[in-house]
Amino acid sequence: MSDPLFSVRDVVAGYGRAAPVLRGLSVDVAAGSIVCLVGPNGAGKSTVLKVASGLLPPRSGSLVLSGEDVTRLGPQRLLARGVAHVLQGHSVFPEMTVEENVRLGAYTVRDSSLVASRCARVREIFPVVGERWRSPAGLLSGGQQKQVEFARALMLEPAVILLDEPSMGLDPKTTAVVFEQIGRMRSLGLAVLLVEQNARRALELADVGCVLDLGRVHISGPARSLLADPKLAALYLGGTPHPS
Ligand SMILES: Nc1ncnc2c1ncn2[C@@H]1O[C@H](COP(=O)(O)OP(=O)(O)OP(=O)(O)O)[C@@H](O)[C@H]1O
Repeated sequence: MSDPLFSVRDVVAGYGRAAPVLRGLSVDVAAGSIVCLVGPNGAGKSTVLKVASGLLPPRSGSLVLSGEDVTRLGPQRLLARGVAHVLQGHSVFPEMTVEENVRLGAYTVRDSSLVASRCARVREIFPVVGERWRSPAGLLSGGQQKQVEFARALMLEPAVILLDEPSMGLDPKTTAVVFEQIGRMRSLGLAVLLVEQNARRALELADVGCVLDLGRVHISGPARSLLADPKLAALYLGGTPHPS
């Protein structure tokens, strides 16, 4: 992989006084690439994203962004420095319009012409967001709402985007559209760290796959190699590899 833009290094993290969920976990993400975390339920995939966005301070280990230690910045400053987190489930405000939801992503930006140009940009990246701009967000389908969340996350022009189960609750056709948009974010140069239950499809999209086990990255490598590994397929991907 080319030099990582963002790294989670040797992180030990957990909740309250309980035993740590992550026990020395490391993962690197390069600009313009997608790294996918897979693993059984409860393995700690969402916890990695919470640490990466600053929501959960690690007990030890570090976060490095563009060569700089950003471990103790906390979620607001990490966001301002370019690390955006799209949480699991739906987070649009249903009574507000799509435009209002998207603009919330830039509430810290005071320059209204800059906000306007970013709105124009995300409407172009996510055409459905542009088409439904004045509709109450609650009227949109699940896949369309997910794209509103992506658009909102891009309003601060992040360098890194953390995506937690973006296909949750979506049918296969809608999932394909959402995955296409994740590919679009990669082509815009973002470093994408993706957690997906739909591990096989996510690995088909990703450049690198990491299998989590016992709070560490158990296996990592080119996503295609993981997909082709029959043992991994049986353990984590629900069956034997598809013939190519
Ligand atoms: N807020 C919390 N407080 C206490 N324990 C938590 C909290 N969030 C997660 N955990 C625990 O941390 C462990 C890892 O959870 P996490 O959500 O990171 O796993 P995951 O791999 O994303 O799983 P899933 O695929 O089920 O979402 C689990 O045992 C879970 O119960």
